[in-house]
Amino acid sequence: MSQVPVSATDAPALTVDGVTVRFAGVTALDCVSFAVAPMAVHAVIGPNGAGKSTLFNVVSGAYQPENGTVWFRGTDLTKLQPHDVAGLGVARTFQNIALLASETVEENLMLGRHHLTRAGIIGSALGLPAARREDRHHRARAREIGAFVGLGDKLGATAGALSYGDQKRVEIARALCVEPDLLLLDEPVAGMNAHETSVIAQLVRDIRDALLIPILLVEHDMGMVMAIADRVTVLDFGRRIADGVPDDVQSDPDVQRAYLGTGEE
Ligand SMILES: Nc1ncnc2c1ncn2[C@@H]1O[C@H](COP(=O)(O)OP(=O)(O)OP(=O)(O)O)[C@@H](O)[C@H]1O
Repeated sequence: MSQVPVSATDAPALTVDGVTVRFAGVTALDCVSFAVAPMAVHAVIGPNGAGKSTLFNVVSGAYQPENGTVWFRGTDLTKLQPHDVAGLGVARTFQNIALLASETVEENLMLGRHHLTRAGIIGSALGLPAARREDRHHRARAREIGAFVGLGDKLGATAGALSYGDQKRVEIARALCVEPDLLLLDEPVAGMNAHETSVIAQLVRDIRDALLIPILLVEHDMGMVMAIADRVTVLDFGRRIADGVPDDVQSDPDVQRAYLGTGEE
C-alpha cells in the first residue's frame, strides 16, 4: 500500500489529486483536485451530470479512477475496496435511503456498530457473557448517537414508518455509529422541504462541532451549502471550475454561468 508522510498538523484531512474518470466516451471527472481541511464542512456542488456522484464513488472506493489519487490518513484510497475505505474510518450516506425498513431505528443503528464488535456471530447467537456485555456497550452508544441526531424518542419505531426527514436522520446516525474520521454525505437534503432542510443543515454543523471531523457533502441545495459549508468546490462537466469560501464561489462568473447555462437552481 502506498504511503505519504503525514506530519504537518494543518495538513488536509483528505486530498483529491488529479482524479480522472471516464465512462465510454464521457469524461465524468477531468483531472479534479481539491483538499478538505480538518474539521471542515466541504461541499461539492455542480449542475446535473457535473460529476459529483462519481467523485463520491471514487472517494468511497466504489469506483477506481483512470488517473489520480485520493489521500486520507497517509493512504491512497483509490487502491482500496469500499470495505477497506470504510475500515479506515470513512463513513457515507447514500442519495437514496438504504435502511432496513422493517427493523427498528435502534437495530438499524446497530448495523453501523457491526464492524466494531469482537464477539462474533456464534458468541452472540449463544448469548455468551462477553457477547452480551459487548452488545450492551454498543447498544448504549447507538442509543446515544440516536439521541444526538434527535431520534431519542424513536429508537423503538420501525424505520420504514418514519417520515422521510427522520429516515435521513437514521442514515446519518448509522454512519456516525461507525465512529468515522471522515463523513461523506450524499445529497442529505434531497427531496426535503425548507423546514426539514434547515433541521439537517443544523445537524451537519452539530456533527462537525461535536465530533470535530471533516464532512464532505455533495448537495444540490445551493442555499443549504452556502449556509453551512466552510469551503465549496464546484464541478461542471467533470471539471473543477471553482474552489473557495462560499461567498467567493457564489459570485464567481464561471459558477454563475454554469448554473444559468443549464437553467439549474
Ligand atoms: N456508470 C456510468 N456509466 C456511464 N456514464 C456514467 C455513469 N455514471 C455517471 N455517468 C456519466 O458521468 C457524468 C457525471 O455523472 P454524475 O452522476 O457523477 O454527475 P452528478 O453531478 O452526480 O449528477 P446529478 O446531480 O444529476 O446526480 C454524466 O455525464 C453521467 O451521465
